[in-house]
Amino acid sequence: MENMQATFNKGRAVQAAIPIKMTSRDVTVHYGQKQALNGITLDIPERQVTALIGPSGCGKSTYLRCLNRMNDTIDSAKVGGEIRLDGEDVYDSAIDVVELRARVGMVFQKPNPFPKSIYDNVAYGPKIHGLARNKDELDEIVHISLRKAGLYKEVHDRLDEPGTGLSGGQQQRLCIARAIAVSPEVILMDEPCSALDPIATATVEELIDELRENFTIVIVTHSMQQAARVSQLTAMFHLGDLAEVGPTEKMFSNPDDKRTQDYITGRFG
Ligand SMILES: Nc1ncnc2c1ncn2[C@@H]1O[C@H](COP(=O)(O)OP(=O)(O)OP(=O)(O)O)[C@@H](O)[C@H]1O
Repeated sequence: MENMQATFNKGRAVQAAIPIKMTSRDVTVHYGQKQALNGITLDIPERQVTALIGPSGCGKSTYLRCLNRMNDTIDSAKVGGEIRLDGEDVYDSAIDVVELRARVGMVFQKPNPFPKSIYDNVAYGPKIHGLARNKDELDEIVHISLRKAGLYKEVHDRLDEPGTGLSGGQQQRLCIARAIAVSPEVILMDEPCSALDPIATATVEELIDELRENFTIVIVTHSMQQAARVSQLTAMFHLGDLAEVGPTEKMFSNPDDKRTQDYITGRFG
């Protein structure tokens, strides 16, 4: 018990000292007449994993998509409030959305490699963003990205083969390599393991833990165990509200809000 308390106190101290990468202030989202987010105020700490949890339909994915303006692609979606990345207003009309999505990358629920080779899947982003001056530089980016995604060893001798020929877990790591290749600062993950078996899930979870050395990560997950394993901060959503946010250890051992308590003990959701 003493150890747990010490760890928790340490966690809190670390939390306080960590710089904030993204801020959200009173963020609302409407889909047509229907309000999906009721005013979310949340700080995303730098180089930490923030888990978004909560029952189905509570707005986790909607909030995640606000962070890199993916909701812009949904005609009926209207976003209000303010989101900043390193202090810069993400919704400012002067922001180049393509550049923003390179800085704030995304990995989706279902692995979605392009119908291209493993190499081209990873090289695509750096090519369109002009990140490599020649083939050697492009090769280097592809190799480094595959290494960081923990996939290089498995695919280095078949980079010309189609990405869609890999296993589900490998495809998801390929999508993570593709996201990493454009040197993002933040990586958004929307239930990245929900289509994977337990072994592939464990590999991706280990990877997420390693990635936070270099990237700020926000992950939507339905798995309480996953949130507890991979995240340092947990935000609990409920019916479009942010019910509670806090250090993951505290959220899972001693939450303040009854909705969090009920959710993590399986009383709803
Ligand atoms: N494209 C859309 N058009 C209209 N309504 C939407 C759209 N996307 C989400 N919604 C609605 O917004 C609310 C929040 O949905 P969202 O997908 O963000 O929740 P979630 O917490 O991620 O759910 P889940 O855990 O089931 O994925 C829900 O009522 C949903 O029906």
